[in-house]
This record gives sequence, structure tokens and C-alpha cells, in this order.
Amino acid sequence: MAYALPLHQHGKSKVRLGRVWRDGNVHHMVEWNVNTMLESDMEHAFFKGENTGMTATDTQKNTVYVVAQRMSQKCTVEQFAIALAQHFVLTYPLVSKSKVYVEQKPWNRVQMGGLPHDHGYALAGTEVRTAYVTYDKAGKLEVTAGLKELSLLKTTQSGYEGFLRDEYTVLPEVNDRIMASTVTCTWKYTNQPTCYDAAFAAAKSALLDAFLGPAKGGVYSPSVQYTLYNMAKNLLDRVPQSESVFLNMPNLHFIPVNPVGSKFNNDVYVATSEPHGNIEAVVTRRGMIPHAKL
Ligand SMILES: O=c1[nH]c(=O)c2[nH]c(=O)[nH]c2[nH]1
Repeated sequence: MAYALPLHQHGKSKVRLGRVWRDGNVHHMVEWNVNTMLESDMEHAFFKGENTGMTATDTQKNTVYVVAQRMSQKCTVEQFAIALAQHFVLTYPLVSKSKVYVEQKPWNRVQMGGLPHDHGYALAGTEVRTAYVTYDKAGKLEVTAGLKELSLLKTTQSGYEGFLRDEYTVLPEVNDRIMASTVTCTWKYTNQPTCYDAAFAAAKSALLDAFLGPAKGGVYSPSVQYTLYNMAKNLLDRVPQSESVFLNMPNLHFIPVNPVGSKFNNDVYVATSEPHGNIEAVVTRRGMIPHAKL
């Protein structure tokens, strides 16, 4: 006995991508999380196990990257979703309706000293300020200030070369890549600042400046490790009351995509959060005792 099939559809979920448009030195970047769903005359797949004419969800995923690449001018999330939705219906005769849902991450261009940064972005509204305080009977006060979930990204001025190669290494050496991280940082005060807000602001801008470099041109990073050290160093330079800095920086990979043989043109990337690199260190003034990771 054949039962009714009043609804069926198939699609791909959570296709995450980064799209960068390069206008000379000024880059425009978006990160999208795309879900596709196709309604189609595919009853025979359910009833008979025949896949003839089916647009595979893997094909749908590749198409997400291809259409993102075809958007040659900087576009809105709506314009991209329309182009993708129309592509499915206009390309595949059995597809009667396409449904495309896209979420855009709130990456905002960083303003540095009042100037928009050429290629530096920060995620809006995610950063958390932290304070860890201990006080003992002898009157000893220890204050460790910090921040976490500060997401930073730059679309260029980052590379990774010269690392050990053996039979387990497949990673190509690159001198231009996206670098993105969600920074956790704590710094311990030897002397208490007169204004914690001002010290926090100085610390945060020290981190941002070392990660991104100047608004025009940025600064080259040969590794997350080097940038991390320079962020900590900048903080110790600019916050004289601090004695040691702990930094944790996941390396959130944006992997170049060549959708269906098309050439990667520094434009479309698979946006990933797992697995990710994880780099951390404690940097202190000479003679100072490092504070524990909190
Ligand atoms: O900046 C980097 N540091 C690493 O330790 C590392 N490892 C890796 O695979 N890519 C990178 N990038």
C-alpha cells in the first residue's frame, strides 16, 4: 500500500562562508551561514529509491560558494539570497520552489583613531570585560583585569610559512590569508591604576592596534604566535601598572574554496570554527611572576 507524501524537501544546512571583495587596499568582508531547501518533483526517490534528477545536497552546498563567487560586486545578504534561490529554480526543471535562509555575522569594520581600517573587522557586541580579585587577611589585594570573546579578523596582512614539514604536513605555506580569532586576555596589576576604565581602554586598544596595525595598510603577521606576543608587549608598554599578560587566541580558519574547479581569487572561503588552532602564552616584565590562567 502506498501512503501519501504531502511534504518533502531536501537541502543543505550551515554552509558557512566568508566573502571578501577587494577594492584596492580597502577590503569588504561578510560571513554568511547559509541554509538551502528545495521542493521538487522527487517523489520517486521516496517511493522507489530512484535518485534520477535529484539536485544533491552536496551540489547545493557547492552552489552556495559558486553563487557567492559570482556576486562580483559587494552585495547585501538579500541580493545574495535572491541570486541563490533563483539559481536553483531556473537551473533544475524538477525544482518547484527554493527556500534560502542566510544569517550574516555582525562583523563591523574597526574604526582606528577615527579612521576606518582598510581590512580590520571586529564582531559587534560579543566582548565581555572581566575582573578577578583576591584579598587576604594581611591586606594583600590582587587585581587581574581582562576581556574575553573579543572577535577580531583581518582579510590580509597575515601569512604562515617556514614551519616544519614532514609526511604528516599538507598545509601549504601562504603569505596572504585571513586571520581571525576570539581573544581572551587577562592582565595583572602590580600597582592599582587611578582609573580602571582608562587602564582597560588602553589595554584593549593596545591589543587591537597590535592585531590590526594602522588603519591604512595594517601590519603583517607571520603567525598568530608573533601577533600574540606583540599584543601582550603593546599592553605592557601602554599599561605601566600591569605586570603580566595572559593571552589565548584560537586560530579560526577561513579555508580558500575552489567551487567546482573555478579559480580561487582571494574571494570565497569556508568559514570554520572547528577544529581550530589554539595558541596561548603568558608574557611578563622581567622578574615578574606570571599570573595563572583564570
Ligand atoms: O599562525 C599560525 N600558527 C600556527 O601554529 C599554525 N598552525 C597551523 O596549522 N596554522 C598556523 N598558523
